[in-house]
Amino acid sequence: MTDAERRSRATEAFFGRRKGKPLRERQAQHLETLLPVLKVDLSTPAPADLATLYDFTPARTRLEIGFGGGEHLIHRAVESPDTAFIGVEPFVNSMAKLVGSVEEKGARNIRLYDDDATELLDWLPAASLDQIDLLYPDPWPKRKHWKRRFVSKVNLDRFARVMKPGGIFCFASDIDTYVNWTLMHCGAHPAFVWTAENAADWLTPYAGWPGTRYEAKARREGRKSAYLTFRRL
Ligand SMILES: C[S@@+](CC[C@H](N)C(=O)[O-])C[C@H]1O[C@@H](n2cnc3c(N)ncnc32)[C@H](O)[C@@H]1O
Repeated sequence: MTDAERRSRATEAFFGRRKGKPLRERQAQHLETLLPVLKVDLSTPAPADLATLYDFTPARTRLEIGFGGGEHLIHRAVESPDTAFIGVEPFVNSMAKLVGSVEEKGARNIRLYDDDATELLDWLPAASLDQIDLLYPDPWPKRKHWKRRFVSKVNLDRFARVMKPGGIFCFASDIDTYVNWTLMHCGAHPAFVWTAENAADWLTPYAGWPGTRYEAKARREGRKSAYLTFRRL
């Protein structure tokens, strides 16, 4: 796919904001110097083995889609230095913040993509990921916008292709209709099974959960969250 095709598809599939306040000089510098080094290059074919994107041999590979402020991604990367992470975030200010954190923490195990996650998913080799995290995706609460939600049959097909059998898909949200929507879509998809064993499971945060900025906002506004885990069959 050419860059122009990719950009035009991205415009169709990505509905969020790409830019906020002007970047501080240091943030702009990070984007200019560090992002090109950490960015996954979709104009070249994906390597058969994603391990070649890193300068160590990863035990696991994990993708976080829409990392926002990046607090969760950087926390997990520091916590699990033997895991290879790919973080995707099209919002420039968030990407600048994360790149700064990568430098500050010296995390060698993060690669990044700064556009629509569907492009990266289509590029990745089949059965290459152990885990996908989709944490507080844009909720699109109005019914007429539900079709914009990241969870959809076509994106679950994408997940199914790139995930290893036995891999896990973690979905957190504070929006009841999105939680039900995701349960329904994953329930109807032949490649995924919900791992919950009892009613408390989906209300219990993931092990070692550091929270996210969006979750803190939801809590402040009085909304509870659900933490769903699905296994790739
Ligand atoms: C509600 S915010 C949540 C951010 C973060 N995960 C958190 O919990 O604080 C959703 C994020 O997903 C990003 N996003 C939306 N659509 C996306 C897409 N197609 N690919 C990658 N990221 C996307 C947005 O830019 C935004 O930063």
